[in-house]
Amino acid sequence: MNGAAAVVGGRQMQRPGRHRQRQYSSDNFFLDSVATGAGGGGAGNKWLQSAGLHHLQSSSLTSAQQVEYSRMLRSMRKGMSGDSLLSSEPSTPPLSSRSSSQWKNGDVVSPSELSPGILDIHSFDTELLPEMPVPGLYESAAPFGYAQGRSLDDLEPSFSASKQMNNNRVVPESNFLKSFSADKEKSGSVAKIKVVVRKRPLNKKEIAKKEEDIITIEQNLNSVTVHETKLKVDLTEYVEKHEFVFDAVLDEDVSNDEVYRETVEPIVPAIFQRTKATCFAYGQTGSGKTYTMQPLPLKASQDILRLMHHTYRNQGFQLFFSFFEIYGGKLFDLLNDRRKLCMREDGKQQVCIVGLQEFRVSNVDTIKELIEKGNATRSTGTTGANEESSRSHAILQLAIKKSVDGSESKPARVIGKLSFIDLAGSERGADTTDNDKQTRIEGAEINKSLLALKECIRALDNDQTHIPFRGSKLTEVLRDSFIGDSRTVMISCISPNSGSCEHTLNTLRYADRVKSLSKGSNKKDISTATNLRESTAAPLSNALSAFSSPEDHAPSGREERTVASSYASYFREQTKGSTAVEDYDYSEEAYEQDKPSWKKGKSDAYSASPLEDRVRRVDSCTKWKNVPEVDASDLHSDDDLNALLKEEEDLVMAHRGQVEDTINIIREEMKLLDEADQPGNHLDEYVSRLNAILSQKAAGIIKLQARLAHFQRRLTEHNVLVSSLGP
Ligand SMILES: Nc1ncnc2c1ncn2[C@@H]1O[C@H](COP(=O)(O)OP(=O)(O)OP(=O)(O)O)[C@@H](O)[C@H]1O
Repeated sequence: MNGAAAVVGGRQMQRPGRHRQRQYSSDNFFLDSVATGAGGGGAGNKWLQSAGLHHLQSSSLTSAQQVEYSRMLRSMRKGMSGDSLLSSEPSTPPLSSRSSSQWKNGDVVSPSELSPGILDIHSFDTELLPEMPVPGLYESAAPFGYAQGRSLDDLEPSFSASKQMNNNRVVPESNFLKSFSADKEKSGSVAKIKVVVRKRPLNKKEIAKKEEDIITIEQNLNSVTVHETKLKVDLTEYVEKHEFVFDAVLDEDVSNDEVYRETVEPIVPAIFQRTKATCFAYGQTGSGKTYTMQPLPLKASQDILRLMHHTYRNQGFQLFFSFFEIYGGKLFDLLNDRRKLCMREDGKQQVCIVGLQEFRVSNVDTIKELIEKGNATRSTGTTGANEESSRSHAILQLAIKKSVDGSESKPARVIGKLSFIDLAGSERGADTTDNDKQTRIEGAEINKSLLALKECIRALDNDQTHIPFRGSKLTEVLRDSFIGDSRTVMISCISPNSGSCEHTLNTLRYADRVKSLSKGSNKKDISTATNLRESTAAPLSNALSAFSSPEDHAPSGREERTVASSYASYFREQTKGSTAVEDYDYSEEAYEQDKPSWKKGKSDAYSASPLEDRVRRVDSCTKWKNVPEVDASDLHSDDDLNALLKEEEDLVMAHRGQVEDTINIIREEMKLLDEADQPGNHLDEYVSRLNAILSQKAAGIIKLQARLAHFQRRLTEHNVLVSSLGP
């Protein structure tokens, strides 16, 4: 890390205003909508005034404040405009310039005879299969003689090719089967979500540019540290450290074999046990996703075939292979001349991919050829960081099937499945330097799917009954991987160079978010989620804090962005309409009627979101509960009236403070949203929720003021009466 301070994160410095290209008609959207929402015709300003918040009125904002609001609003709106790009019909992507591999129509490979053209990629049919314990499953390798040191390849000549391939493995071949008992234990205890980080080495270009390696990996601590060079206001440089802890971290020296052992190998046995497993790579372009993902299916296939041919010999298991990509929201079969595929839902809401070719495979060479063919057909383009950048999500699936009675005469049904997803570069959606429409369509879709994927993982780990898989094509296609007994392995690929610092941090934050969500956190409780995140990174941060600069103690953008994206995604799920201010009746009668619900803290209609939790906490800090119920008609003395008036004033003051706090929270939220602003985030829904909260607060203030006026009138009348009676 020597000299890290000499380099300023290039990209970060170059892209400070990347969102400034788009213009919006109303910069005063927020204030406008509050004004409209609060009763129209400037009522919003009125309530702000009455709440002592006249400084927030649009007319009274300083130009700097107006600029700030405008900026926030513009950035929120950008998310919405980004979505509109999706309405464009994506064209079939260009074929890769990669040379096509030798393609053999070998005897062994044939499109599934079982497939009637509509391939059900889901395993609803597995539910029909009786639980059939597989004799010998995970049994000790001893009966097969492995304990005597003979490898599988010694026993099975057809595996010679794979033997060759596996010579590189550090662990001897036979160990795979030797460890089945252990694997059984392992696969049962493999976490539902495992997050692994892999750092690639500096490439030639980066070395030539004398770029720093700003990533430190401590494999024994499972920690990764990003050393970000920043500038203080006086232009002196300092290095900010960002530490993250994951399930495993792999440095640049780690081989693909080791990556496999750390990620996929433990879950392979589980797919014979009705598990759906998904492994995906996430990271910016050129960070090594394809490099990492490409070898995994072949290695997994080798192990699956070994299990089928040995441990599960004569049990009727069959292995099926399919490979397709999602590009611009459309599906293309990578093994059938990029034939466009359709996704359909059947009556049982099971998703089928119409026309996808599935190949029954029984040896590693065939699988290798299929993988090469599919890879050669993928959509690629060139980015600054990668000449062959993936512009699509590629999904390779290995499905284990079996017929009910184990014979080949009956249709086979899916038992378990292993899906490998090579995601498109994570930064492409945000890259507004790419101005051509096609790239932006790609970017919007990619972003949408990455957000949706995170949502599904979160729901999956929380054992939620509703999995928001409809969020994108990617998650829809992977629907069955999110239900039932599932396992997810996420490999976050990061580039080590200083110029990628911003993207690397984003990748690690996404991974950290996925990881922190995987602790069963309560999505509705923002403080819980925040604590979990802190517990992920805090031990290291704390350990290092004694050495850190004062700037290190500033609130981390990581946390802010995470929280903001959590809100944004949360609100996407929350479709319950909130009460518009127009629905309010400001009369005293109405106030009296709904007063109890206000006092209850709006627990029913207003308990859902993290923001609302925070607002509610603000509510609970005020003295609602301590305000006594006083019936004005029972008042007999000046003291009573004055006491009542005082209480009413206190009530209004408390409420005013509450409204101010709420407004501050909302302003904070808007800043966070600015950070999380991405096309497809559905920020419009979020904004309308914020406005609805503001409107409700406004309505409350107006009602309280009406009540106060009422009591003031009564007090005046009382005083007149008292003075007319004389001494
Ligand atoms: N761990 C690694 N060791 C050595 N080389 C690597 C490693 N990871 C990646 N590379 C090299 O870096 C380059 C970019 O990798 P790769 O194509 O896998 O990136 P990517 O994340 O898939 O990018 P994109 O999203 O643009 O498709 C390739 O030339 C690859 O060989």
